[in-house]
Amino acid sequence: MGRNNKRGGRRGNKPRDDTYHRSDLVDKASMNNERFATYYQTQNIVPADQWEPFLDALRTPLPTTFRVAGSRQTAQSLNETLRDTHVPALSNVVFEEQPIPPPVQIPWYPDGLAWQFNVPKKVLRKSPEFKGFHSFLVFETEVGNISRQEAVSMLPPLFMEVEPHHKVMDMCAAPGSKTAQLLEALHAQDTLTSTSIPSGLLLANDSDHKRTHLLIHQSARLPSPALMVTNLDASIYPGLKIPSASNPQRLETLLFDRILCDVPCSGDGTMRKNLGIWKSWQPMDGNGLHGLQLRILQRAMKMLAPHGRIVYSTCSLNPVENEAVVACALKSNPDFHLVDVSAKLPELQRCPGLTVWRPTDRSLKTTYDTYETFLETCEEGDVIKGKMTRGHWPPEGVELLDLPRCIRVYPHLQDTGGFFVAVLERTVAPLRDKKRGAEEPADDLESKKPRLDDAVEDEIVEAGAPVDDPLLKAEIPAEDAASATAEVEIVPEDAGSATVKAKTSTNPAPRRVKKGEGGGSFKEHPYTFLPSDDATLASCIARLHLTPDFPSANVLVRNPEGDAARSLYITNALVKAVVQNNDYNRIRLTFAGTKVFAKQEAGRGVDAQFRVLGEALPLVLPYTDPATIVDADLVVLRTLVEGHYPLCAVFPEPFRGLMTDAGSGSHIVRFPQSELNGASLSHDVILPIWKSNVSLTLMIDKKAKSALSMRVFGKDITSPVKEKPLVVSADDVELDEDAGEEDGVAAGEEDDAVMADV
Ligand SMILES: C[S@@+](CC[C@H](N)C(=O)[O-])C[C@H]1O[C@@H](n2cnc3c(N)ncnc32)[C@H](O)[C@@H]1O
Repeated sequence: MGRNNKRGGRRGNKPRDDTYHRSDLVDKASMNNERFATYYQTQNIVPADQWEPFLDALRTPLPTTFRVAGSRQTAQSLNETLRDTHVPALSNVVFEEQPIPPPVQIPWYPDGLAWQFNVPKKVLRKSPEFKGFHSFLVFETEVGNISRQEAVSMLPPLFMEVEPHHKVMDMCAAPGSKTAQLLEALHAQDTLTSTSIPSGLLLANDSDHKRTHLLIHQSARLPSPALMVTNLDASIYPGLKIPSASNPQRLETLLFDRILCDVPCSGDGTMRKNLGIWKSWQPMDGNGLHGLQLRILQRAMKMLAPHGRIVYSTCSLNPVENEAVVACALKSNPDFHLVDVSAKLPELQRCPGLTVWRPTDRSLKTTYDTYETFLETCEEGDVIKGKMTRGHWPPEGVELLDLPRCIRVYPHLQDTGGFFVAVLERTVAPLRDKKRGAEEPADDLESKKPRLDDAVEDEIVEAGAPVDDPLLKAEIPAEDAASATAEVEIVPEDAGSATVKAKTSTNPAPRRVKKGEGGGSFKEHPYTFLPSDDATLASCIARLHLTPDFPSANVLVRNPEGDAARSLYITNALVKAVVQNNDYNRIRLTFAGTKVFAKQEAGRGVDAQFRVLGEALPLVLPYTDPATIVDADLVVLRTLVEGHYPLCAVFPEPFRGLMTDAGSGSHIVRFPQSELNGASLSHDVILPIWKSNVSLTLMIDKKAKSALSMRVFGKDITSPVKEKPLVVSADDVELDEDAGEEDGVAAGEEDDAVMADV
């Protein structure tokens, strides 16, 4: 298998790491598959004179690519550090007499935020220049500011053109690299609300339960009150209800403005890193996935709002998984068309979608021009007959579908993986009469499967409810966030209904759950929105000096009792509406909103209080009384970063006096842009601290602290081992080191593995 499985392992005596000539890295002789070559040459996916360069690129290891992620300000500042500090420092590196090229920006990615480099691990480990760069990547990846992602995998979210007010769905979302990109787009400044909380919604779904927890972990890097995660089969995704905008007493079906269908596929575009595909590739992989891919796309079409947009993508080169799926879906939904996106990302080298392709069967002896000629060769009871449908072939009138508007990205064009993207838009209101002159793929496999279509109006509605942290311990596989595999897992159809404790008055009574709408063993805690007069919430808001417009009506808890016990989460109004009006069991709601406050034991004799989580600070700041934010400088920051519990007395004035006089509990400190003795803050930073009787603690995760230290002081000055509190009675401080671990994944674990693999 590919490099993902090599985490922490050694490769025996293979000479891979001991050379930096990329062409020598892999044994190209073993990268042959006659079936693959015959099939794709027959399809003419590239002109004959490009076949060898295409194959050669497929046999060459993929460069390392990453994206500077996170909020806009952090991303820009970090990108400047990369461009102005790291790249110049890496520009003249010679290692063992070989010049080593520095990282370069991917030309087509907006704002130069995506990077690529081809440097062997030996150089990363041994060259002092690259060692520093590697540490920088590892630290920033751990805190979510850098996301390792295959270049082509960054494409679909860019074609989604998400805006902060959009209702967005990511139908096959795990492990979540594209979800993270979509979240970033949703969190671009919302011009409608002018707040850091977008008015829109991102519903990320995956049918694999474990992978949904990986997704939640990845998304925690950009905490969002607009995020929901569900665990359903996307091809039969149930309709969701929300109160009608015109009459809030009535419920209507939620339609999405943007839907991403990054469907499970055979993944032969990933052969540069998933080397096993060279050996295993055979045409029935793609043939077998066509039906599910089509059902997922068709379900998305039903859930799309008028004038909405769907992006359909795969990391497969196979037209049966690509153009054939899009063609079938367009034929059965004439209110959709392919969008001409040729002017978008002008630097991206691409090829047009195919209009001619010839499916084949397992024998690969023949490819068939038409479904009819294929049927003629089948004998009575032939198993293959049941596996192929008319929809595998180009449909009649294929030239009217504008399939060349689809995008094919080939490895030899820009040194990437192979990828397919199609952008579809709905032009008219959803059809009530779904046939309306359209061809239904009547003999397709998909028509034999259960479907939930536009009859979703009658769907069951149930209220949201209650509580505590979702302390589900899922064992998460170590995977490259960018890897897309051909996993197909259908959620069991025996949906379990649950009694839901509704604390808010708007929850309708539970109703029957339809078959196919959920899965058997779904054991998440319920979601309970706290009443606005909840005493704990009120005291939390008062102690944190939050302004009266803080959206306290959107604060929820997750524990069976529905009490403000340990963690408080916040959603936006739209997520709240979805949670309250849909049975969380039926939609297998795995996560909603983001954790914003956590209970903190304050020390002996002092009542426990809630504190703001560091990562949630951007959400809370707009509601924080500015007079309560304490100003500090780089000397204070150094002391807070170096120690775990420094005494108030060791800080310089005026900060010492301010904090000595301050009450114990949660405080917010601003460090303005500045430079001092080689340390430098390129933009203002605001951080949460906790004051005990006589000491202070910087309340950010230890990895975030190290990353901050690298950024500001140029090295990791944090104490390696957690110190004992200097004054025992003062500091029973409980750091939120479980942030991001609710799903059983230590924060940064994935990317640590990923970057260690660089
Ligand atoms: C290509 S991967 C998605 C990669 C993801 N979009 C990303 O960028 O990280 C396909 C995903 O589809 C999921 N999947 C497979 N069958 C599905 C179904 N019927 N409904 C929803 N998800 C499905 C798999 O678990 C897998 O996580």
